[in-house]
Amino acid sequence: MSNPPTISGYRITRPLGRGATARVYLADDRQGRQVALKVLLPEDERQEYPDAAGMFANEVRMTMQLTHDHLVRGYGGQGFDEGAYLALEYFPQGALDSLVQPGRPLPPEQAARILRGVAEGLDYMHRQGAVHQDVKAQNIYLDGDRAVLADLGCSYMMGQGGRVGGSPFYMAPEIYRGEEATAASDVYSLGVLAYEVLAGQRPFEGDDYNELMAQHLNAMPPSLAHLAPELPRLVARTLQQALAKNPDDRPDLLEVMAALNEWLGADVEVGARPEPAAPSGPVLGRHAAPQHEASAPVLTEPESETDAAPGLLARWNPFRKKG
Ligand SMILES: Nc1ncnc2c1ncn2[C@@H]1O[C@H](COP(=O)(O)OP(=O)(O)OP(=O)(O)O)[C@@H](O)[C@H]1O
Repeated sequence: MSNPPTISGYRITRPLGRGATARVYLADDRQGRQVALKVLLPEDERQEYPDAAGMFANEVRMTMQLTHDHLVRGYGGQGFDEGAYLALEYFPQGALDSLVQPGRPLPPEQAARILRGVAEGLDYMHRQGAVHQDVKAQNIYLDGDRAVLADLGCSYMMGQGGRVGGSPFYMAPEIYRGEEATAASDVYSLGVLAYEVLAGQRPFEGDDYNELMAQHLNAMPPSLAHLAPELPRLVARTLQQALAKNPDDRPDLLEVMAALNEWLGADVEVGARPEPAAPSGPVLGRHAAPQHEASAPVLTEPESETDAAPGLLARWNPFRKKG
């Protein structure tokens, strides 16, 4: 391991990976817990994402502010300066993208449990007034049957505004248009994920950003009931409806969870939605003014093969043939 960073209170054991904004290490903390320690990339490695430091600071703030069984747990961190880091719950099983293969859907009930877990994590975020903006298989970690939504680098509190962004395979039409993200935009991304895990294919494919944009803006998704005939009709209909072009036509997460619960049997009571809570704790760090005017979304993935750093393309488009 070449020159691991020194972060006070953590003993680094080995590298786990690298993302757009950070290197991630397996480490032990002072309590003897194994953690995934994310450390902001040094400045000379951040050319691909000029605002990597801002995204990382945002990830630290949002992760430490939000606590739920289906959201990645932050144990500690600091978002600023070159020593910025975030200590996270470690998932030895890894992320869902390692299980999702084209043409090989997951066993339906396992897939449905994963979707329900992600829906619960998202529902909690939305009730806190936040949007995630980057729901995708790569950002969902598995702990046995528990699915945990991670990577809050793109998330923000809706009332306070933030950057519109996401990953092209999962982005809702309104995000492609540069409009503000809402809870319904996350529901759309959950719908894309549903096709991946239940049907073994994405609703829309494309080899570059423009092709994908055209699909998400204009094309009708294939019938989920047809692709996965074993699904109860209500589940197939609700999840396909999550891909409605108009955000108002999408189901809300209570409807998604109710459909999944009817199939799986409810582990959790889905009750009336409480009023969104005010954001807890002080707001730290930068917040852009709310964006009401159309602007280009911030992508968490490179836009094309030419832009991709080695190794990133395969993760951006795991359905694409490698090599
Ligand atoms: N909590 C965790 N538990 C286990 N492994 C992790 C954890 N967090 C990150 N990793 C590993 O580190 C890698 C980099 O993670 P990171 O969140 O920085 O980026 P990413 O989600 O893979 O990509 P991007 O930054 O482009 O969204 C992951 O691919 C994964 O292998």
